[in-house]
Amino acid sequence: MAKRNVLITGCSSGIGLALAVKMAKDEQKRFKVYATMRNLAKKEALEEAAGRRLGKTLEIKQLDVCDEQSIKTCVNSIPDRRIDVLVSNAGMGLIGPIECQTIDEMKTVMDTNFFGLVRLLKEILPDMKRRKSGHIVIISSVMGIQGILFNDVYAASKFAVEGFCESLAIQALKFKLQLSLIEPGPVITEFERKVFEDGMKMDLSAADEETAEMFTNIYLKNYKQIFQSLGQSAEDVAEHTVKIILAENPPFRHQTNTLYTPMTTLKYADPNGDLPIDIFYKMVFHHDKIFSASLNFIKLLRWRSRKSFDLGKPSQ
Ligand SMILES: NC(=O)C1=CN([C@@H]2O[C@H](COP(=O)(O)OP(=O)(O)OC[C@H]3O[C@@H](n4cnc5c(N)ncnc54)[C@H](OP(=O)(O)O)[C@@H]3O)[C@@H](O)[C@H]2O)C=CC1
Ligand SMILES: CC1=C(/C=C/C(C)=C/C=C/C(C)=C/C=O)C(C)(C)CCC1
Repeated sequence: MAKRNVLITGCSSGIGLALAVKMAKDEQKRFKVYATMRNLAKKEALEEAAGRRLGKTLEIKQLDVCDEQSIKTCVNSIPDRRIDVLVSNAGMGLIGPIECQTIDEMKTVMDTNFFGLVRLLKEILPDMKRRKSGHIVIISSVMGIQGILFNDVYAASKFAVEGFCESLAIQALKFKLQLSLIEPGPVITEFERKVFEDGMKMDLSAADEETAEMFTNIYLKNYKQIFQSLGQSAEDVAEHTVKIILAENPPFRHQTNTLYTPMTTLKYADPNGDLPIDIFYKMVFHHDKIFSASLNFIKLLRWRSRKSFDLGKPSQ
């Protein structure tokens, strides 16, 4: 069977890098991966991880999702412009009180996370429609279905992605195209590091004292702990994504983190929408100690199960 051409955006680190490498190393050699990044000066980590697959099942190309010409040049460089699987992964985070963020910073998030996807599809969708085949896979987020304290603009960008895709999926079906949203919870990548560092450096002088205190002493204080107890690895998310790409009937939505699903389920449990807001409020402001203790407990359980798994592994 012919290899499927896969184009992935944002492969300099994190989920994009892990997915590109995993697909390029597929034992059955089912994929030819075009791993793209906006800044080729950052290609070393991917080159190293790809090893001998580089130049064979994996090629690295420049692509900036905020630059239409760069998308066009990249797609034109692929034989017959044939992309069987598009993975829209490039993205960025933004946390903090909106009083302390500029409209330009917010626009960059929307431009990358939402218009980045739109630009890709304007270039790639017409070819897929003509061929009546293709799978569009979008790395969305649990924040594409549920907002989180101090993630207002990031959540808005992922909600935009989800609304856009829900509309497009109906048309896609007519052209026999598949569309899947991957919704990870916290993932330990550069994203987490950058967002935390920017949050720590943030000038909070434009916010009132209570808001600044909430951001620093509640959100930032718990941030690392949340990632340590609930966080997945990029490889884990890549594994979920490959399963969706290989599925005969891929679902429209797929959450990758079972530890996080109790949170997102609240959304569907109350049509008024009050339940998740109420529960998040109570978790943050009334039961913060219980919340923190539960996170520690989850961390301990995961550490223990990983340890026994490691002990059970045959020695190399
Ligand atoms: N980490 C998390 O907790 C979660 C992440 N996600 C989503 O996963 C996706 C990948 O993030 P993750 O791997 O975690 O983070 P990383 O920061 O490790 O990776 C993000 C990638 O996107 C690239 N990127 C940013 N802007 C552009 C652009 N304009 N054009 C092309 N590439 C760009 C980055 O490139 P560069 O190195 O040049 O900045 C980098 O390669 C994002 O869409 C994110 O929203 C979803 C749920 C949770
Ligand atoms: C679980 C939880 C919280 C934090 C969740 C976080 C921080 C999720 C991060 C998700 C990411 C980074 C997704 C990326 O797309 C709160 C609001 C502190 C309290 C209520 C329960």
